[in-house]
Amino acid sequence: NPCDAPSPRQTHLHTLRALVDTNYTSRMSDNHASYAKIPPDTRKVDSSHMDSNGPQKLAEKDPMGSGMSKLEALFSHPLYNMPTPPIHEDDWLLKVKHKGKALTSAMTQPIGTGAVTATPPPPPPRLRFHLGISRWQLYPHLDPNMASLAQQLSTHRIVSADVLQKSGGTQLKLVMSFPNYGQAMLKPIKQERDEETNFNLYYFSDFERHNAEIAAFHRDRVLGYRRIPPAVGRLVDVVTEIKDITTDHKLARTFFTSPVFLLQHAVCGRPQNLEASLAMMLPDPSLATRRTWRSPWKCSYSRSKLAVWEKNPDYCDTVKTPPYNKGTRLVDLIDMTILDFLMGNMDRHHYETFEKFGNNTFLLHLDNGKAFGRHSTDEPSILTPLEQCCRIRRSTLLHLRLLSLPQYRLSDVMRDSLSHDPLFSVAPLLSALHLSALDRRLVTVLQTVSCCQERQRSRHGEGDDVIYENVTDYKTLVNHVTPAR
Ligand SMILES: Nc1ncnc2c1ncn2[C@@H]1O[C@H](COP(=O)(O)OP(=O)(O)OP(=O)(O)O)[C@@H](O)[C@H]1O
Ligand SMILES: [Mn+2]
Repeated sequence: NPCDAPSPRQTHLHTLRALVDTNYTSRMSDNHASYAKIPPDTRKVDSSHMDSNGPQKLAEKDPMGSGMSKLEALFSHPLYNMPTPPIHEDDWLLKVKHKGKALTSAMTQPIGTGAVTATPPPPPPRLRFHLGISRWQLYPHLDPNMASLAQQLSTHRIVSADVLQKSGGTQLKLVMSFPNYGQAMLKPIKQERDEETNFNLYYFSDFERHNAEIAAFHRDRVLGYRRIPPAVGRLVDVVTEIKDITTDHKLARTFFTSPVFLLQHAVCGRPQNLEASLAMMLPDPSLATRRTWRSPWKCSYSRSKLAVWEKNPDYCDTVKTPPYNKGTRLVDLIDMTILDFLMGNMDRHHYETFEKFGNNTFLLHLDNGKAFGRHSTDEPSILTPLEQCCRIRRSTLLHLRLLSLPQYRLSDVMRDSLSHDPLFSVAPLLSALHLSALDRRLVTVLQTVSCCQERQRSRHGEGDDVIYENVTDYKTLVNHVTPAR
């Protein structure tokens, strides 16, 4: 280009980066009010909570009395709004090239017209999501883009449906494409909300549940992790939105008109509308390679053999070799363990990271379909990494304690959060029994941490080795997060 003007795309991308900058979130206009419809005056950190006005101050505050839902109150708590350091260029997953001068209106003016071109159209939510992925999280807290993204996933026209090509995958998954090139992974309904996974079924033969994928996304966000791609529910027309548009002949051939109302194991549209989860696809691996890691506490996936960690109580010591002996990898894994225990997910055989960030990055929690299978029992083995390593991030512990307080009760904020999903109008995504199981399991996690601290205290009179300190001014925060009783 003789004028060396930046291509419109480059400048556009530069503007996009500004849009996904975390600071931008708090400046977003209200018409982009996010999922939780946070009132503008509560979005910013309420610094009055930060000074130590006595331990009970926040606990006494009645979020309902202030007109906020429990979820809104939770998300405006200082713990969720701690200042974060600026994100360096290398800490973004996707690089935005910007060279040369900014685009001026004269450059963008169409030749031959006197009209001044309007500012470029807002970037599609999918692109904003991808550009907002950083070394530390998939999206920022209170990201206004989440609402637009959910809206697109649940309403945009589906232009193609293809079977996810992956060797070894156990159950039907479709990659749905939208007109703006966005893609989502579809998992169909397999089990009614109230049904419990059969006790005679081995965990590895369990179904994947569409509502588990959706609830896991909400669960992860409520915990303040933001490591699960956004997933929403949608009623999909199996004929017009899958059968008629797929170019996959094998998939098309699997359609049949059922002679009975419901066939066991078939994926059924009843009669035509299929409940499904649509999870936003991460950037294509050609743009952002991912690394897959085997979980050191992987289940044996055998009916007769025990895994090594089940036989050796000191197993954690053997795990503390690279990458688990440095940085945050071990506490990241324990964060994942806690998430999985709360939702009863035994199927965490692997996790992934973005290769670009090396070992110093968050863990992606993909594939949550086998969570929320049982509400009447808990699966203690899922907590083994926490029990054996006795290590937890300070921030995670503070979040868990907050969620155990009546005014932010985990089950209540989850119910609130899930009521924003489009499938809520069909039926609540999690039954009351699954919601109350979350509260019960949260108590177990907090007890496990207390036991660890007591054990360590009895050994060397301290007990602080349990906490991985990542909150510098936690002493002011902790006043407002009274321990669960
Ligand atoms: N949102 C996403 N974006 C991009 N890729 C994804 C996403 N979710 C899952 N994947 C990829 O697709 C693969 C298959 O998905 P998933 O693990 O849900 O299938 P699965 O059949 O349950 O696999 P398995 O039987 O091995 O547990 C994952 O390993 C992951 O690499
Ligand atoms: Mn799976």
